[in-house]
Amino acid sequence: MDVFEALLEQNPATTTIKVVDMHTSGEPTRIVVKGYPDLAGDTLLEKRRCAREKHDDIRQRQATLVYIRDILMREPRGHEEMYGAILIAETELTRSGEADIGVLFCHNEGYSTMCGHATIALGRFLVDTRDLDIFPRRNALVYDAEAGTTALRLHAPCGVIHVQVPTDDGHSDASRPVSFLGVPSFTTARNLVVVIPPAVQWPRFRAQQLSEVTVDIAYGGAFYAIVAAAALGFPHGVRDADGTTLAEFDTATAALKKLLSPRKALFAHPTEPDLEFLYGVIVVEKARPGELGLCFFADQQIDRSPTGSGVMARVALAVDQGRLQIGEGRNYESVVSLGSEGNGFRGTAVEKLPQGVIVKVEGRAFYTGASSFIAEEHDTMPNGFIVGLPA
Ligand SMILES: O=C(O)[C@H]1NCC[C@@H]1O
Repeated sequence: MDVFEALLEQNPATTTIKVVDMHTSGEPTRIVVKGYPDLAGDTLLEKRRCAREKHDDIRQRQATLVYIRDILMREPRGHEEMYGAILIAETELTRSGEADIGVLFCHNEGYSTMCGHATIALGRFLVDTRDLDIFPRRNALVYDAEAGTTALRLHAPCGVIHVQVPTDDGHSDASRPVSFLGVPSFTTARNLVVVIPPAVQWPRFRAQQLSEVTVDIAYGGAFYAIVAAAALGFPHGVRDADGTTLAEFDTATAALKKLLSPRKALFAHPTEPDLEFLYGVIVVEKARPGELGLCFFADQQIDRSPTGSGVMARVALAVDQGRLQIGEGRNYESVVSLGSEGNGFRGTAVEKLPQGVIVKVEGRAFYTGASSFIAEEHDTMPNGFIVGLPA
């Protein structure tokens, strides 16, 4: 019996959850491997709805699902910027043979519809795991000896993501990037002018006597507003943003998101109403060196990675703008990945379909640890908390 099991025997826990932690360009993915309860629903989106709806109960009634998500995402076991992946062994597409496994992504506010950085991390983990309780179809994955990669079809809420995982001797090879082909990505608005009412203007914007911001809206498994830093009143871009500037970017992007979110027509999805919402705002450098971006998503989390789904959206936008041709790729960086060789993502426009552009995203992920989390029976703060946010 290890020291942790011995402790548990003395102090019975209400909940025990096992996770594997990874990072992709610095952005964490906490992969829940044991202890997450079954979700009601036949389809992955129904299961996502189940997780979300219970969430609304939680603040009053402590529904189990959110209680568990809070344990993993919030302090003291997680932190405000934590990101989670909950594996769903059976979905309608695993049953039909179109996918190998399903996943729900979670963050500080709820459950997202697409996540590129977590897909890259999951690619490695799902090739490496041998636990068939976690991944029942693991042994059906197909290895391509010539390419040295294993193919994985991940059912995310936005659709099936085709992942290629570099593999060496049956294990993922951390020295080469994981790549994936996303769902069709498309633009819904270009050069949209948003008037910023004086009451919500941020100091730098007001100081320059600006009154409106031009944005593009694009979908890459989730909807993003893409805006140049200069348009928000930051002519020096995002690369040298210090704490004060980041706080002001936070205010600016939150204001923009609030103004845009009610405009439902901008977030129209051809088939799935559950995908119709503005997930994040990506502030990009005007001169676009290395396509640097700063992404605020969910409840203003800052993505440490260059945002895989955001890269899908930005590549689709660049194709529509004529800045990128099919077959061409670009490097994408975040303020964290910038400066370290090979730490960013690469996005390539692979194919143009009637539904949108198929984008290939490449990036690298690494294991950072594995943990068992518990909440003791007598824990006085079992739900966790985030300093500065309501409990
Ligand atoms: O890489 C991505 O697509 C994700 N990273 C955090 C926010 C997005 O979901």
